[in-house]
Amino acid sequence: MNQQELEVLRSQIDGLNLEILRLINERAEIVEQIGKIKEKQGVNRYDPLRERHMLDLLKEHNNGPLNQMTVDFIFKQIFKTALKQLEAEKKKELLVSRKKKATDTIVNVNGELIGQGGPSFVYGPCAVESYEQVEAVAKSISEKGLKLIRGGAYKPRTSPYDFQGLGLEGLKILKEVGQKQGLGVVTEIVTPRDLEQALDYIDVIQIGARNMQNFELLKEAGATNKPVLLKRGLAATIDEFIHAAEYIMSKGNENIILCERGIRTYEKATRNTLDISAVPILKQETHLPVMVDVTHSTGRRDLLLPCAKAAIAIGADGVMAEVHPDPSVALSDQQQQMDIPTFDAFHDEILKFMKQYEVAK
Ligand SMILES: O=C(O)C(=O)C[C@]1(C(=O)O)C=C[C@@H](O)C=C1
Repeated sequence: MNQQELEVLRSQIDGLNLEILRLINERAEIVEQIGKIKEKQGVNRYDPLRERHMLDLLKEHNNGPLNQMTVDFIFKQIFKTALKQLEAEKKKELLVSRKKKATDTIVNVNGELIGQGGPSFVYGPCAVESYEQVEAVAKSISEKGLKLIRGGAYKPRTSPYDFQGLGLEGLKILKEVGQKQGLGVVTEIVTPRDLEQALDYIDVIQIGARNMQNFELLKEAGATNKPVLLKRGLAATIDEFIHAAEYIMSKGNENIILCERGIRTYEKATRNTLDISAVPILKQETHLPVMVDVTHSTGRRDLLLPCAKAAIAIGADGVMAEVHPDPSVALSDQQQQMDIPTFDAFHDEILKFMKQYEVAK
């Protein structure tokens, strides 16, 4: 075969490629129309029986030279691609999506603008245990010029026999200490039943990892006008996390802060595995501020500082960490809370790090 013949055949292939391209795009448009009809009917996009029927029809008409397995493979890819395209289109329509709103959402809590650039800090004890305990931590936070405190009044624990939190009493302590020290209160609410009452005491509703897909709670929080800090579920994909945030926003509440807190993997060196790449992915895919909880992701005091630095370096809008006046007698999370001198040194190091790398706040 000479060079001229080769060129002729290649130009035929170029022509066919363009024809195939035109046809698969035309096909994709029709699939999109079918998708819209199916959406109205509330039926699933994926239809294996229809796919079987189409493959059988192709088999009937396949005169080769491609064998049937190859034809099936190519067409299964075409079916899949069209469905994927529809999914991608749907994702762009999410209210939390960056494609829907290009500008960053800034959540104002007690004058702290979360997501405005530079990290915000949420420190405090794992659980509210007493007025004195919360006050000791709160003083140390406000001495640093910070504006937020966290603390759990309702504690979802692995064992029902572990300390379950002080409940309403805990919320009262948080509010009183918060007001005295000028701090906004971030606290977890675990059931829609407690939400309304809690609103009088708190500044941010935290929805914890175990409740990330508690859709009733998400909807209730979405129906309030309080900022919501939503933690990523223990085994949630980023896509599931984004959809959980969508539940909140779909009810009208746009003040959502996402929080990566580590996911469960086979790794045992840390309590969970900090999925640090989730931070830039969430920031690309959504317009919401993203924080990192270094305490629950690592479960190790010695890893709090390097992981907080990593969070800031990768562009997180905030860092969350636990502080207790005497961690060895804490009613929960003894291994991972910082005592106050350790907390002082930790925050100093963070500030030095931010200065060194010119991270403004
Ligand atoms: O015919 C449909 O119901 C479609 O949604 C279209 C289509 C296709 O690509 O042809 C898409 C996905 C389904 O699994 C089956 C068929």
